[in-house]
Amino acid sequence: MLCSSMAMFSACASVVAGDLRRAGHVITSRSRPSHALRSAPYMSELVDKLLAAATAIHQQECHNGWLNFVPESNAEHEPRNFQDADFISYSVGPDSFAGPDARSLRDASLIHITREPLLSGGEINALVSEAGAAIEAGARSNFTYTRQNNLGEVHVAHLPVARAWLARKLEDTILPLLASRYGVDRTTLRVFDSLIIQYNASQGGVRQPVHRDGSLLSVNIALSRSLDYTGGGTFFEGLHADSQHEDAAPSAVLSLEQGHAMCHASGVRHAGHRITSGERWVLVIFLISERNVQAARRVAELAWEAQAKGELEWSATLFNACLEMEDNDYELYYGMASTLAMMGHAKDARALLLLATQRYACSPKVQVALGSLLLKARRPRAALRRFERTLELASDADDEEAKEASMYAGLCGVRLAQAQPAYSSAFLPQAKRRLTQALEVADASKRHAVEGLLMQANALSR
Ligand SMILES: O=C(O)CCC(=O)C(=O)O
Ligand SMILES: [Fe+2]
Repeated sequence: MLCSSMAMFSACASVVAGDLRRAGHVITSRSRPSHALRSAPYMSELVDKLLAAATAIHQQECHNGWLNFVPESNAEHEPRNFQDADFISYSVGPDSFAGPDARSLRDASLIHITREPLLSGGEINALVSEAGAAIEAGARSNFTYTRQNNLGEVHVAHLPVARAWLARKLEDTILPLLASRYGVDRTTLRVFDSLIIQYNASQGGVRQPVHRDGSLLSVNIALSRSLDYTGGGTFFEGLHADSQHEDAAPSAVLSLEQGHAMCHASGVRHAGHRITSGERWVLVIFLISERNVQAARRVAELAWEAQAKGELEWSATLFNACLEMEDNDYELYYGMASTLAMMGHAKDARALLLLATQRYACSPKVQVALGSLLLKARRPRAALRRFERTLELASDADDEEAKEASMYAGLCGVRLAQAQPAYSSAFLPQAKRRLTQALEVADASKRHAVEGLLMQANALSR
């Protein structure tokens, strides 16, 4: 989910930091490779200003959440009292895997699934029929994943019946559940957004890319019966990595029965996993807390936006500010590395990506970025290892990282065979497999390059 208040934040932060931005960037770092690591006299001033901007946006979001879902206590239903025994819980690894706000949550890396349904059949039917009618009538959320992935998706705030229902359900069920799992004060939680999503195999709306949600805590409730679709469930990066751990999950995908709920820190990377037939409906609720501004997350979003606009020095400065706020989140290192790579500082970028992998070894996007830089540095053997690791970690062959990794793994194999013809039999069969795989998922713009590589691989094996 992308933060819909990005544009507003961007404008606000640019205004407060405009003078600093013109003063020219300085990259500092605590852990830190060497690129231009000058001291930054204005860095703490910048951090203060960014904090103030983040706080203003956060307050606005909390206020909107309050207005959209006015808490309504229900005289007939006391808030539920949840116990550990009400859940099956899984860990994605150390708490730092749960993103830059992990420290504000108890057991941030745990994903909890209720043992019993939280919603009745009547509640589910009402939600699906109201959302279905709105989708039929052309309503859509404004999130990028929806458009790119052909999903049906509507904001609960736009559905009058569902909205009133959720305001009640939050009070007696959802907020007590989250408070019991993550040690947060339920009176401080506000809905940042809530969506009803329809995956539909016949319309090609089958999955999401792996992502973090732009909130603090996320809740996911299954509205479909598991027999209504095949595949599906929610993929969690890192979930299956530590299979010796007592909380280890049976696979990287968790599936819910109808009406059951799952919650996780929004910073744990996850995705709606590919369905192969049928329809899968889910209700998702994204919550923020009055007590946590989530400044590092918000400033990182701004840094990515600056990078996309080509404002690389400003992007590096902003990532730097994020690292001043929170230095344990791998994604901040990854972000800084990608901006530095675009600025031509490949060596520093590689060093930062290595730091990212030390903090979080299960990210395909870090592995593929490292592979690409190694390939550019003419180290195809080391690059190949990173591309192969990317493919092990990716959630789906259609993930951008997997597409890139299969093509570049093939390219590395071809380069290695060209450099050492005597050993070509060691590299070429695998290279051809990877290139064939790449061809299956390649976008039109890449097909020609992949076909060319495959021809080279075939010529070399003769
Ligand atoms: O469909 C799912 O299981 C995940 C949904 C989700 O992650 C989202 O909408 O942000
Ligand atoms: Fe999500």
